[in-house]
Amino acid sequence: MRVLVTGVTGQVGGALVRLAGGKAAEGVEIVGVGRDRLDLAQPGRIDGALDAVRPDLVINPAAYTAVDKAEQEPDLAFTINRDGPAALAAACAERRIGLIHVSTDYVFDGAGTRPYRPEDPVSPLGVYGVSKEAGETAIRHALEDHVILRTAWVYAARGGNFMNTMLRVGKDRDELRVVDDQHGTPTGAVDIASALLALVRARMDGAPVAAGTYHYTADGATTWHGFAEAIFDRAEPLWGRRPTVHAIPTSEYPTPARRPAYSVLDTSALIGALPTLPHRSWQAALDEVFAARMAAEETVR
Ligand SMILES: NC(=O)C1=CN([C@@H]2O[C@H](COP(=O)(O)OP(=O)(O)OC[C@H]3O[C@@H](n4cnc5c(N)ncnc54)[C@H](OP(=O)(O)O)[C@@H]3O)[C@@H](O)[C@H]2O)C=CC1
Ligand SMILES: Cc1cn([C@H]2C[C@H](O)[C@@H](COP(=O)(O)OP(=O)(O)O[C@H]3O[C@@H](C)C(=O)[C@@H](O)[C@H]3O)O2)c(=O)[nH]c1=O
Ligand SMILES: [Mg+2]
Repeated sequence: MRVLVTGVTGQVGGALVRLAGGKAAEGVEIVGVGRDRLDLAQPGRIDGALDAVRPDLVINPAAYTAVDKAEQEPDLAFTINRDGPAALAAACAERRIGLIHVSTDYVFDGAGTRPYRPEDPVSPLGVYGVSKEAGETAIRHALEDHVILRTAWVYAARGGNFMNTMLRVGKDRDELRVVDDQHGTPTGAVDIASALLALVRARMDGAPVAAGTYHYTADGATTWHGFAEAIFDRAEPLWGRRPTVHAIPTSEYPTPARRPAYSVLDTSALIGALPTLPHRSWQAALDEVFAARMAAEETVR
């Protein structure tokens, strides 16, 4: 099965291509493309991009992911997160192939008090979330054979993410201030890649999960403050010091985009539908990703 993966320069697309690197022999051929070969901001050219690869399945992790900047350039966010995926889904429908699309916990407003289920009503707070929700809706309308996989708080050894921000800033500063009233689940890009690969395998085995919307994150939950402390727990033995991380309310950290106060996702539907789905605690995943990040730093020096 030939699988076209978008956004290979990103955290999830990159992790998927690396994870599947040796899998060709198992019958999965991953063809990763960057925006030079498939540009979601050029919906009219997506047909041509698919013709060049002739995939049996498409996985779309590519997106406009700059949450605050999106407030300043909504048109671009909507083009990439809604119109691009809509065109991709239409192109898949024409070719009778499936699409696995990656979406976000930021489709929820965070007023909930228990983990969000896939069928819970969405009500995004900012342009990024609204544009991702619009992409989901467009895919549902254009293509029956789809899986929308919502995840959250993605980080990897390389890439623009909260872990790397904390490590950069925490190296120079003795005190940091991080919000402690936004709850969610940090999820390693490598874990999402494993979940995507499990979805592909189930499909190859003739036992695909039913089309629809699913949630996948690591197990457990914390706050951004809790995530920061966990990062410095791991950095401290290497650095011989740690910054003090003050827990603050969101009101003391103003940002252009509002973010959900609670966006923990209930992953039980996907776990139930796919017994082979790998999942582990967010802390266990952080151990691995943090170690990979430190190893990468070694090779840079
Ligand atoms: N990051 C997070 O915390 C979370 C992300 N998600 C979702 O998960 C998915 C993967 O996110 P993640 O890997 O972290 O994203 P990254 O920000 O790491 O990467 C985004 C990728 O999308 C590509 N891209 C951006 N614009 C276009 C375009 N016009 N055409 C083609 N490709 C484009 C980027 O390419 P380039 O390098 O050229 O810019 C890059 O490869 C996204 O759908 C995101 O909405 C969900 C929850 C949390
Ligand atoms: C850097 C920093 C951030 N914060 C706050 C700001 C914000 O409320 C929260 C997280 O900040 P970030 O900007 O790193 O994270 P953010 O860009 O909001 O991350 C989101 O990205 C998109 C793509 C998603 O889909 C979401 O799941 C989520 O991962 O932490 C602090 O309180 N102190 C700090 O020093
Ligand atoms: Mg960000």
